[in-house]
Amino acid sequence: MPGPDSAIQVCHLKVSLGGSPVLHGIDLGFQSGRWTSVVGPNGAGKSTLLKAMAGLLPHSGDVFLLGRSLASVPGRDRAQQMAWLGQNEGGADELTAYDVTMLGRLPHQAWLAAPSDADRAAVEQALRTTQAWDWRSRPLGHLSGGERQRVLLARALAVQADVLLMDEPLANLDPPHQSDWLDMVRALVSEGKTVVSVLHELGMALQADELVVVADGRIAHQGACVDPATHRALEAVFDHRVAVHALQGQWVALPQKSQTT
Ligand SMILES: Nc1ncnc2c1ncn2[C@@H]1O[C@H](COP(=O)(O)OP(=O)(O)OP(=O)(O)O)[C@@H](O)[C@H]1O
Repeated sequence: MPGPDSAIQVCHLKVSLGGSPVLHGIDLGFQSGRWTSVVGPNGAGKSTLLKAMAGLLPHSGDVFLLGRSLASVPGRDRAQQMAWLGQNEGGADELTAYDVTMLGRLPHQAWLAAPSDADRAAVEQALRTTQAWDWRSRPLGHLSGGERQRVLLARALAVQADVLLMDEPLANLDPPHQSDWLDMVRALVSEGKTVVSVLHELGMALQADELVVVADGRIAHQGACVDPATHRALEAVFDHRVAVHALQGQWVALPQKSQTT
């Protein structure tokens, strides 16, 4: 059962895809007001884990959101409490950036009701936060990969949820916008929000409070990003092809040459 500080608790979570087991009974907790990065090799099961936590995949076991079993939380409550940014999300290409972001307000709106002043304010704030306000009238399909990602990020922010799940949120973002994303996550966490992000950029992932290392559909490690044991687990899951070093007060993961070359 989840503790009082638990934003998400995952209990013996199993997922099969295409008839094959992908997640093999995962137990994991995410504390409120913390940022956790989920890392691991390609195909390890990171996206599957995040999707199952969002209630987007059939699974066995339990997921608790803010202390309540996900299965018992009405869809509208869930959509208000948990915002989702998926990987390579398609569709909605003909909608403007503004209207896409307004989709994030749907959980707050009555059926077929016009957007309220609060909805419009949330959308403007979200688009300004991701610096996408200037192209609010452009269709999503006309935007570059990075511009599109900033609109989808704005849609997730517009929900104003307590828990944000983001799968590869840095995809297509240039370094300044990656840095802005980092500032944004830190601001969200300082407001008490909980952020869980799947990241391939290990240097960025190590900026989080906690790291979850996934390998072969299991949790290889969960620990603080400053903990040397976490660094060793990260190096091990990538076959020691990366090494974690301290640089100017931050942790960085640098590529290592293969032993065989
Ligand atoms: N729809 C599906 N049907 C069958 N197998 C799937 C399906 N989706 C994913 N898989 C498999 O499940 C495993 C986990 O996939 P998942 O996308 O969760 O990995 P990941 O850790 O997020 O990988 P990546 O870093 O490459 O994004 C992979 O072996 C993948 O091939």
